[in-house]
Amino acid sequence: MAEIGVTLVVGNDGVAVITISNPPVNALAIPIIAGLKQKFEEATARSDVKAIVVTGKGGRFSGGFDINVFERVHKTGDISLLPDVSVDLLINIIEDCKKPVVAAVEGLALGGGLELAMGCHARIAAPKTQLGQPELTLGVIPGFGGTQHLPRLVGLSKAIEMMLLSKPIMSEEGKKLGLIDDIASSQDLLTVSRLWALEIAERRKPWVCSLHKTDKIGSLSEARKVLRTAREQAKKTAQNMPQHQACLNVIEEGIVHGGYSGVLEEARVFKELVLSETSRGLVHVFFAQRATSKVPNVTDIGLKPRHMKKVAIIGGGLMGSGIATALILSNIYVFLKEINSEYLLKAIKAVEGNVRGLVSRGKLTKDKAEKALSMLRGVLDYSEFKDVDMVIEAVIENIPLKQKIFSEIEKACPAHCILATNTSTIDLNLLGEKTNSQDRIIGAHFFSPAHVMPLLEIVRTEKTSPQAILDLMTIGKTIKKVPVVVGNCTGFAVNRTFFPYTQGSHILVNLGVDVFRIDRIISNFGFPMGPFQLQDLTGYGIALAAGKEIANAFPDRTFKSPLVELLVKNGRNGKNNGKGYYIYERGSKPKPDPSVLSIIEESRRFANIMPGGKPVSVTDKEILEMILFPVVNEACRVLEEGMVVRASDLDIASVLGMSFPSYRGGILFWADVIGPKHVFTSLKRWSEMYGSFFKPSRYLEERAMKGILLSEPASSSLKSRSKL
Ligand SMILES: C[C@H](O)CC(=O)SCCNC(=O)CCNC(=O)[C@H](O)C(C)(C)COP(=O)(O)OP(=O)(O)OC[C@H]1O[C@@H](n2cnc3c(N)ncnc32)[C@H](O)[C@@H]1OP(=O)(O)O
Repeated sequence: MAEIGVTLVVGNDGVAVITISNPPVNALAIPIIAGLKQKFEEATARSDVKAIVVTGKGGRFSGGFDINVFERVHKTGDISLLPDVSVDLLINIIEDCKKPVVAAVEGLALGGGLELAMGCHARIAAPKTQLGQPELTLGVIPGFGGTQHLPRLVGLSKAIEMMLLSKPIMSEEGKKLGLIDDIASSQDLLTVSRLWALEIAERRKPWVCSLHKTDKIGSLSEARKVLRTAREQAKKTAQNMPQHQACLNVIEEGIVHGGYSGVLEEARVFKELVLSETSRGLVHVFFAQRATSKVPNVTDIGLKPRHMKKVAIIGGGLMGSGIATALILSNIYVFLKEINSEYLLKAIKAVEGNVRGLVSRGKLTKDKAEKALSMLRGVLDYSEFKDVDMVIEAVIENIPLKQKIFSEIEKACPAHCILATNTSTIDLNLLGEKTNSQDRIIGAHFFSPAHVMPLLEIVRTEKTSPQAILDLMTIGKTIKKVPVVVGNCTGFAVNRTFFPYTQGSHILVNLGVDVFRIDRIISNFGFPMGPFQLQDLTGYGIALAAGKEIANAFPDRTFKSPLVELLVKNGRNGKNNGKGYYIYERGSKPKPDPSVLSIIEESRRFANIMPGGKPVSVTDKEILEMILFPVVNEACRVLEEGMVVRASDLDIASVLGMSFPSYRGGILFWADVIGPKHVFTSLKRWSEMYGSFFKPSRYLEERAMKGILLSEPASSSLKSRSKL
């Protein structure tokens, strides 16, 4: 077991080195903060200590304050669990220390980690060290003085950018900005830092207390202008979240009344924000995302992931080319197979377009783009498949075609090769039926565009081997996806959970509610767009095909909306042909198209579900709930059937796969905040009024009646039928 604590070693040079040890990221847990305080006091008091260096063990300075403490505050509501670090440790003990303190920073200094370093009198960093204040992604603001120190070290605009966008910088940029005093190689880091500390003690280097610096702030009127622009920007990019405006207010307090006053205000606001719904949701998402990498009987049985060097992709359409892009961007060789040279050329062009698009948006350098494209080879047969480590089939959703491909790749690929499919609807057992390799067959369900969307749904059957799952999880992480392992059912976990989202919105429209009102309500809730604009974007073909699959699998809760077919019949294909619910014109935002209303009227006549033939009268809140509660209901079924390892996996799937607002914690977390009882009684009422689509599931009913949260793991009295 690695040692957890803080050590102090005094060298012959009179420098005390204080080292934080709390693997894997040296989080500033409560005992670590207490340890730092004690060791600093000891070093200050010792007569043989001339100067102090603070560092982190294991090549990482610190990943910041221990986020587990936020979780404990959320559970208990006890704000006194938060220690006073900004004044007590960072100002009184470190910044006001009679001996100079230098931070020797390596790997990462994030959140409270960077704040600890900024409280020191100088900072020496190893190359490529990440420096950042990501607290806003956890629904809070920096709480150890960062809102005051950072603007004074890097300037107001840059500090605002780093905090509001939670965007870290590298030590090289930090040196240019003045955040870092010098860069030293990993081997020399401590030597350089010790010398630097001694030179400060001897007054040969400046002894800087950054809280008192004013040179980078500019005049009050300049600062106010920068803050005003930032506030306007945050209003657009961070709707429904309080921490962005709060952060700017606290920065302003320090500019107007001085750094110390700013630190006190920061501490007050920090404590308020820790208790906010936003922080509860975002902290939940932080841990939920990390929990997805823990899959019982896969990641806890001593298996080692195998190295995946070469991957073959069959089918270079939208999905195949997107997956190929994601792989080559992470230095994995890809053989992209198509059925003829015309399609192959088109597929390669699509990959090139994806990669070059990243360059033109400044997300990738030209060199890296060329390197990535050199990892791609187009092929027309299976001859190169003899030494690939994984195949991902990404052809159209046609069962006999896919079955034929699986029989062929079973023969063409080596025995260890993983045979994956990107199907979003077809039963995996059916696909592998004609092979003897069911243990290697697995779903690799990417979301479109595959090189952008972060979720990878890994679908396992009862026969898929743990090694294949682990290997796909590993490759998923290599290509910067978040893999969520799920069971094999119609729609798998994500599409299955979210099909009622589209259905619910169609029921509402056919009940007489305005499409654009629905889209507005859903966007205001925090989705990037409403369900109808989303349908315009994804295309109606997919909606029709997926709708049929779902209707076959779950006839009791499918609403057959006439609307999509009517749109297609009227020459509308959504964004594809510039005409859907909205009008799409180059260079301008989509505009609601009034001429779609007559088609909607026709749909309402066909559907004939308006009570008494009159549009229903519903509040905005009811509209939101009539769309999202059926999703919660289906998530309950997915949970009960054991299709996911844990409830929070569905939260991550909803956030990363469906763009459910992360600050609401994901679909089940949100439902638990509202309360299962309210979800249940609402669904029950609507099922009596509007039919079985809304009928509450057994799982939801049971939990609502017993007062148990939906996300609580099944106990012996409420057994889930886990398939995972
Ligand atoms: C008062 C202050 O201003 C407030 C704060 O400091 S709030 C904290 C600010 N810091 C952050 O937001 C950083 C959060 N951490 C990260 O972004 C990433 O973990 C990282 C970049 C540090 C490392 O990433 P990576 O190497 O991929 O490892 P990752 O899987 O994320 O984390 C490894 C483990 O460390 C844990 N961890 C990471 N940062 C942590 C933190 N600050 N507190 C507690 N645990 C943390 C993770 O939960 C995970 O635990 P697990 O193995 O049990 O699941």
